Amino acid sequence: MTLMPKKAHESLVNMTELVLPNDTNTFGNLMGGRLMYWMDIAAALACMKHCAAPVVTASVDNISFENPIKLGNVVHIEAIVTRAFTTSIEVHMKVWGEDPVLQYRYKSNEAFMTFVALDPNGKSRPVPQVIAESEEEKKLYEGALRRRQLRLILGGKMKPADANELKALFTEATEA
Ligand SMILES: CCCCCCCCCCCCCCCC(=O)SCCNC(=O)CCNC(=O)[C@H](O)C(C)(C)COP(=O)(O)OP(=O)(O)OC[C@H]1O[C@@H](n2cnc3c(N)ncnc32)[C@H](O)[C@@H]1OP(=O)(O)O
Repeated sequence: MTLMPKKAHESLVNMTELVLPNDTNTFGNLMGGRLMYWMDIAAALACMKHCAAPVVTASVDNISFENPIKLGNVVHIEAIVTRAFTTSIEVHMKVWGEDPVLQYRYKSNEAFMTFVALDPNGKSRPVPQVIAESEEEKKLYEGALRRRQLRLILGGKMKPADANELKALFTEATEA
């Protein structure tokens, strides 16, 4: 079966949440775990828009929290599929906080997650390829192969010796 490639922007998901007391730590800031939970859902929804199948989270790349999001502020999560491989899909997320009274936005974090599409028997199934159109989508698409190799090495699923894209990156850097 041949799957029709799909445009990256067709997967775009914008999620909005309000930070309530039960979402915060004792400093009145949004808990990192609660944010990751929302990010997981937003990213899974972007993947499902792309592949029209249930997905599971395979891995989460490193997340650093640049700015805390305050109680009573709004959380905006933008999730978009960057590239699909055989059965797995990489998603990029940008997260902002917003003060709804003073009406300004501030960047909270960015992250990549990888999901695997499942068939009705719970086995991984092929996914459509991604068509990257904008400059940003193309940049994310091109970097996806290197990020995939790095996370597979860290997850013990790939030998460093087989990571050709990563090796090429270091060769370019030393030649420059
Ligand atoms: C009842 C019906 C309802 C229907 C309605 C649906 C509603 C649906 C709502 C969903 C909305 C909520 C979304 C929350 C989603 C979760 O939170 S799910 C819960 C947390 N995640 C899990 O429990 C997953 C547990 N892990 C697994 O099941 C398996 O390890 C995996 C991820 C399926 C991979 O299995 P595997 O046997 O290692 O598979 P393998 O064939 O070797 O590799 C398959 C792909 O996984 C990739 N992969 C494997 N490990 C990694 C890794 N560490 N990093 C990156 N990629 C990896 C491989 O590279 C490969 O990719 P491709 O080369 O094919 O593109």
